[in-house]
Amino acid sequence: MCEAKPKATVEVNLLGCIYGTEIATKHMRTDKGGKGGRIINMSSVAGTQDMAPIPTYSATKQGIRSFTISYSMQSQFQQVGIEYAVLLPGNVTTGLNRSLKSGDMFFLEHIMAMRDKLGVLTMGLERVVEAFLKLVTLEKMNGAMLEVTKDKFSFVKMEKAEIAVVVVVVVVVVVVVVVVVVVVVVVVVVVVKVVVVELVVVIVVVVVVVVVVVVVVVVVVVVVVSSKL
Ligand SMILES: NC(=O)c1ccc[n+]([C@@H]2O[C@H](COP(=O)([O-])OP(=O)(O)OC[C@H]3O[C@@H](n4cnc5c(N)ncnc54)[C@H](O)[C@@H]3O)[C@@H](O)[C@H]2O)c1
Ligand SMILES: CC/C=C\C[C@H](O)/C=C/C=C\C=C\C=C\[C@@H](O)[C@@H](O)C/C=C\CCC(=O)O
Repeated sequence: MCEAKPKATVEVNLLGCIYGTEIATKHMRTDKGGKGGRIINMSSVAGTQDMAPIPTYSATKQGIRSFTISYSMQSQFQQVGIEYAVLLPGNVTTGLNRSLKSGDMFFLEHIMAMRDKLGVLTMGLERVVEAFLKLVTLEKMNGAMLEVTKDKFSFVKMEKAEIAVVVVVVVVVVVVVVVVVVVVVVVVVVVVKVVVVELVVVIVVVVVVVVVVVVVVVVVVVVVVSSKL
């Protein structure tokens, strides 16, 4: 079992993947007589989710994801015709996980929480094959992270920069709306010289509009950000 032998788990799962990728790259690169091609490394849903019951395994799968995507970002490899991607499957019963204790409440509770987020985790092997084919036949595969469960395929995006852009957009929208409100109120009071009752109506309408805009923006941001994680 992975957790009983952390050193072996890191060596086989993570170092094995690193060495394998390095050796494959050396033989595939077109500037050294290779034919180029695509390398897909096997991570797991544990590569994006912190799986508390299996921390060492989870750490190696996060490492595989990060290592592979880091390779995909190096232009030296793109220039020699190699693309890198990771596959992140849910659960298929194999020799690897037959010993997982499904009677363990901590494990089960954790799995059920993951299931709420990712859909039904347990699937047949053919579903993983289908995901592999989807990945390898992409027009541009480099840097792709494909998560697969029984319910869905999800291309994972983890770049903080994209989330930062969304946050900046929200801040800009909120600032613009506040400025518009202030301008409207000033114009109404100073230029149009409305009476007090009308002013109250204007302020109420403007406040309602602002609240609606902010709520809509926040909902859109939450949906966009959560779909990227
Ligand atoms: N089964 C799942 O639910 C699941 C989910 C996500 C990812 N994965 C990943 O899929 C990959 C394959 O796992 P599997 O579920 O098919 O397990 P498996 O037990 O069926 O196959 C693992 C294979 O690795 C070989 N192996 C183990 N140690 C080795 C070593 N030191 N050197 C060479 N070969 C070694 C075993 O002989 C076996 O053939 C693993 O990387 C696993 O983490 C599995
Ligand atoms: C040593 C760890 C081996 C593999 C981990 C693998 O990469 C990722 C596995 C992710 C989820 C594992 C779920 C296991 C579930 C079974 O034990 C099952 O009996 C639990 C009950 C309900 C399953 C719910 C579901 O499948 O959605």
